Amino acid sequence: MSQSGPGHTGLFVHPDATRYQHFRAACGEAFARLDAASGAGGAIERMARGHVDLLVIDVAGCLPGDPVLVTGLSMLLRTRNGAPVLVLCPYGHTAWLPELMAHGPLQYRIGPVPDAALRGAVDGLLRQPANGPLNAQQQLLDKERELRELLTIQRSVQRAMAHAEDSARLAEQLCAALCSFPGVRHTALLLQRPDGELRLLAEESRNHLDLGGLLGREDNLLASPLRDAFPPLLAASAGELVLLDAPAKMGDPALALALHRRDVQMVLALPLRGEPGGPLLGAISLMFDRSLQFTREQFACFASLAQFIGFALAMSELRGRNDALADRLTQLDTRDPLTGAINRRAGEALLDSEIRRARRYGIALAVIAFDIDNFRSVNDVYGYPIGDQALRAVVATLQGRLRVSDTLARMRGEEFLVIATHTTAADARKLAEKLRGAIAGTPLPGCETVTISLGVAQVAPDEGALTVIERVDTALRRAKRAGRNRVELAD
Ligand SMILES: Nc1nc2c(ncn2[C@@H]2O[C@H](COP(=O)(O)OP(=O)(O)OP(=O)(O)O)[C@@H](O)[C@H]2O)c(=O)[nH]1
Repeated sequence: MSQSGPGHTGLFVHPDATRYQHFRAACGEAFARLDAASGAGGAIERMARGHVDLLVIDVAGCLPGDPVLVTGLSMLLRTRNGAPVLVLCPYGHTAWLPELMAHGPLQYRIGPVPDAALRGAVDGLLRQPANGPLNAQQQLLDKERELRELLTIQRSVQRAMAHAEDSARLAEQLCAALCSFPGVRHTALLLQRPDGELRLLAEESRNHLDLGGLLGREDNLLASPLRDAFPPLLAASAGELVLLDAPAKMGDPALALALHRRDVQMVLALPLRGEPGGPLLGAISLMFDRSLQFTREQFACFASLAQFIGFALAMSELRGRNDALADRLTQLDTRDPLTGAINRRAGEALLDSEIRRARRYGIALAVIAFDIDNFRSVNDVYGYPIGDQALRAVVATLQGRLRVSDTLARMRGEEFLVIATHTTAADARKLAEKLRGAIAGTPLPGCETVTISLGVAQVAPDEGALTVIERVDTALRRAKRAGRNRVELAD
């Protein structure tokens, strides 16, 4: 039986007469008169003819964003003459809700709506005038609390954005920040890779829900069988807001049960874009332990947070790629492409700075110059490609024998310099012997073993890079003259 009492007039708007029949069968008793209109135009005309106590707009089967429908329904909402509005919106097309709310307050139910729940919603809205609205003071207090909550979440998200070094950390902090909204028990950020694959970037769980586990994967999420059922996957693929107010409405009993077990009653998912109208970047998911009726301000706040988050993630990705590029450019600028050793310019700059450091802290610094013996004959006998391989092998062998604080630079051709920090002449000589022995004992790919000759010097207290390099070069030439495959200490 209707609790609304007789005398109420309702107007149901949907092009399909069977939808009206269904609504009438479920809720007809609540009204003394229930009219139907097949579109916004007819509904506006009907409202102009006489008072309506409840306007029910059913958008089942209507694509969100259809410009003709949007214009018509927005006009209807603006000319409602004070009548409360109930929007019936199917799960999967919930992008209608913020769109319609922009034109005036309304209540909504997400379909499929069981008859009893539909009747309850209708009765509730019809009862409002009879019982009187909550007193004005209570309404103000509720609004104030709602705005305070929105302000708090905005601030937490801003804070998260201000203190993140990379996309992964940013995503983690954003998920934690979004969890601070009342009723939110789980948040997740899904992001598309440059190749278009959607992956789970971060999640924050206050209900032990493991989204990766639930979906059975963390990568390539759009290949999940839940792609057309689960709100964040729908939001990421359709690029629209998706609101689910009861897990059963997804049409996947196993998924619904899994969410129920984690106390999830409502899921809001928002698409992410790097810029308004730009390509889709992914989605944010918020799971609530309660079913709420969102207001226009709440939808607007979440939409603007999604916009900020999309922008921040796009910026962070760009920054990451920029840093990688800068690293690569620095490498190209400072590395010898054949051997991977630092090049002459970087070697000389490093020697300059190490000399300054050694002088400032009074620590020993040594340099070793070495050159491959008779390398010309390797090229002549085996060819340049094998000569190149030999150069790479010599550098790799020596790099493996140096401390991390020592640096190997290719100065020209087959001449190299080792900068050995915290090293005296005596220690550098031992090191040079070790390097000489290592090369003499290492077979090379495609050619015979080679040897190296080395000159060693400790940097004198007032000595600059140029003179110490001259001294080790002189010692190296002496080693060559003395028969090669040997170490000479500089004067
Ligand atoms: N394959 C290859 N050879 C190089 C490269 N840079 C220099 N060389 C060769 O290294 C050889 C150096 O020859 P020389 O300066 O005569 O010295 P050497 O034959 O090693 O004789 P000593 O230094 O006196 O023992 C030349 O044949 C250069 O062409 C390189 O990048 N790749």
